[in-house]
Amino acid sequence: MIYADIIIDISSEKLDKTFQYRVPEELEQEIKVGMVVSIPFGNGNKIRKGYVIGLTDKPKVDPDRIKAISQCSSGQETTESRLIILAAWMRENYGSTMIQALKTVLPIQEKIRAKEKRYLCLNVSEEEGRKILEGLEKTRFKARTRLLRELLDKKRLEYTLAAKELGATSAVVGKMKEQGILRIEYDEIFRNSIDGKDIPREPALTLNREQEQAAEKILQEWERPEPRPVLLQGVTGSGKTQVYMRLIEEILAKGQQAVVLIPEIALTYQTVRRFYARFGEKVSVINSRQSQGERYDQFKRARGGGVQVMVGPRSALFTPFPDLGLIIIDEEHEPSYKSESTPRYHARETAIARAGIEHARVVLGSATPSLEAYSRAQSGEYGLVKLTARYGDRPMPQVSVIDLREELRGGNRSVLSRSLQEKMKERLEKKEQIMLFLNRRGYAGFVSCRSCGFVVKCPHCDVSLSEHNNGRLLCHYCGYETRKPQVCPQCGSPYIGGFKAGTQQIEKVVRDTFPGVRTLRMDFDTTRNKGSYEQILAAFAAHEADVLVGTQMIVKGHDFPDVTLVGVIAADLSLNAEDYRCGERTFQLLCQAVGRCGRGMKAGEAVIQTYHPEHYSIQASAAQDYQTFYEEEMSYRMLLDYPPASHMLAILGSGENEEVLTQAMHYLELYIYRIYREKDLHVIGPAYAAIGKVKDIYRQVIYLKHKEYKTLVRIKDQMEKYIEINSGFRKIYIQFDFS
Ligand SMILES: Nc1ncnc2c1ncn2[C@@H]1O[C@H](COP(=O)(O)OP(=O)(O)OP(=O)(O)O)[C@@H](O)[C@H]1O
Ligand SMILES: [Zn+2]
Ligand SMILES: [Zn+2]
Repeated sequence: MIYADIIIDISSEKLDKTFQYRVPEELEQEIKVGMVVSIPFGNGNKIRKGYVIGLTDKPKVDPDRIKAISQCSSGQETTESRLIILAAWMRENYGSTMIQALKTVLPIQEKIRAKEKRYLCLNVSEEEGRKILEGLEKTRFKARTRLLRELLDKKRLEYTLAAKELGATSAVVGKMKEQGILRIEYDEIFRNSIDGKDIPREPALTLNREQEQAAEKILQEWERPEPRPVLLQGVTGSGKTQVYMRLIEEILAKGQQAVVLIPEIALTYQTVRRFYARFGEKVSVINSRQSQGERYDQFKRARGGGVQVMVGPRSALFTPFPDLGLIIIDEEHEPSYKSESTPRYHARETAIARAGIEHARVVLGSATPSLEAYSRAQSGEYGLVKLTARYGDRPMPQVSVIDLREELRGGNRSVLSRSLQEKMKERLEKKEQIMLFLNRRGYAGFVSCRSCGFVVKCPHCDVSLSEHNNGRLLCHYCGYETRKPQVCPQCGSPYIGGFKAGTQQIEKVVRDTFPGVRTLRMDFDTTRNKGSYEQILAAFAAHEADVLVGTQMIVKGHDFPDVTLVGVIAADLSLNAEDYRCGERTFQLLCQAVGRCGRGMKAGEAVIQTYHPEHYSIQASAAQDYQTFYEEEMSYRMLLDYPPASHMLAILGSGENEEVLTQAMHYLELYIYRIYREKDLHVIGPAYAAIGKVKDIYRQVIYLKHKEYKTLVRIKDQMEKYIEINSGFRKIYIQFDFS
């Protein structure tokens, strides 16, 4: 006997409620997860629509009390049912409950009332209305008379206007409604997320030869019976966006829709502008700063056919388009495409899975592809299409690498090397623009004692506190704040201070070095408010500043044609992270940073300041040489069995009680050895996670490495069951993280 877990009407009910139904024998072959079924529901056994979210042979209650499914409407697949199938895929491949997966995929299930406009409408015939008006004119009901006269004239009035101008109070309206003279109508207004007023429409640009050929090759791939995802590797400034737009046009012409994923909020302003200029009202955007209502509106518009192109971060992947034709992932290598909460999905793989369900296509774009994507393109699993030159034959920037140790030896203690200062002076004289990039977040780093080395840490989290502008110390994980100590708590030395090289500090140095220079700063502190990203970017684009100083958020994808110099203040900061990806991250960030200059008519140059000028990530990014970097990095991953040479599953355990956690993780380790005895599985740990404590919760981790993803998924499945039935795991929380 097969039983189906069913949710009823996902748009209005809470997802947590599932009901079990019996699958009649004649439907056993047919039934699948995601399918729409008809079921008797409630006391009256009224037939309702439900979605199958899981199948099992174990009844949850007495089998005699389980009702049977009446009918399954196969063939009639809906957008929701396809998204439910996707949720089931995510549950299986990333490890989570079905509810968690559904909530990720169908994020808006509670009814959020769309904003409504109310109208007053005449509810009687004109003739009848005139008669009533005659009668009313003889009475002292002035407001009612006025309102009826206006209604006879205009037939439909906006409620708020009528209230203001005609004194139609709710008492007046209520009375006339009661008498049947008027009725109230509602119009849903979908809050458009783009204010397109001042965005001029632009016709399609003519693609250059290389762009044209790239688009052509991708379209040819789509002609194949089983089109592969295509990696579009185009150097910075090669015009990948133009190729995307060409492809989107193709999709729209077929009556289908497209999703464009972009990595950062900072980017939406520019990208949305570009897409809006090209496709107008067909484009919408979602982002994490919108209210739930705003996002609901955009999804609803998408479902109803009011939008054909959705631009947004990771979560835009789940836009409920009726006939999705294309998913584009721009800056495919960005870490923000990986979710930090369960299910810890990666947008790249999930996009490919969704595309498989919807028969849609996937295009991944990057100047510096992730090792995962590039190795798959090498093996032929993805198609590979390249743009090798910048648009308009603009040269790639000239890059110089400056050894910061030499600077110190030469007596220069400024954060700006002599060479960078000279180049800045030159550019400022020519009235060109400059970007200075600091590879870290916030104002300043940790505070430490120069006598004994003591580092001030958060008492609740295993991280150092950062010093902020107001002289207070802040924990970026839990928000804990405290005053900066005057003397070292460990040895009493007064030489305790911050590592002062934050964006604010750099901005100050720039102002001191070049009196009269106009600067803008973009970092964690200056972008907290809604709209602040846009303001800073728009101001810089409008030449309201000569120098833009900022963290990672300034280097991604932006296109400022008058920037001719980029300075990287300290390239190594990201090399020191404890993560096997730090070489790749550094290379990508530096290439992107260098790629910001010389995009317009004037050639650009970049200065990379570093303590490790010989490091291959720095060398390769200075040469803008992806291939050499890839080969070097790949050999390191193979040597140490890191992804993509191998697959990795991190099992993260967290809990308040350190002893209970340690014990549970130990049991998990033993269990893994019990269920998998082959030598080809590497087990590392359990050990404390890189950050061993957050908000007083301890965190430990076990890493598994294996060549086959499927093997790790199987082990994860068994562990899930083991954890569920063993009481030792009640007080700890286990998460799975695949990479
Ligand atoms: N066919 C074209 N006609 C006119 N201008 C173009 C064309 N293609 C690209 N450009 C211009 O060249 C510049 C770079 O293009 P775009 O920003 O799309 O590059 P990109 O490949 O996305 O670069 P990055 O990876 O650095 O973001 C833009 O200013 C764009 O308007
Ligand atoms: Zn000390
Ligand atoms: Zn903390």
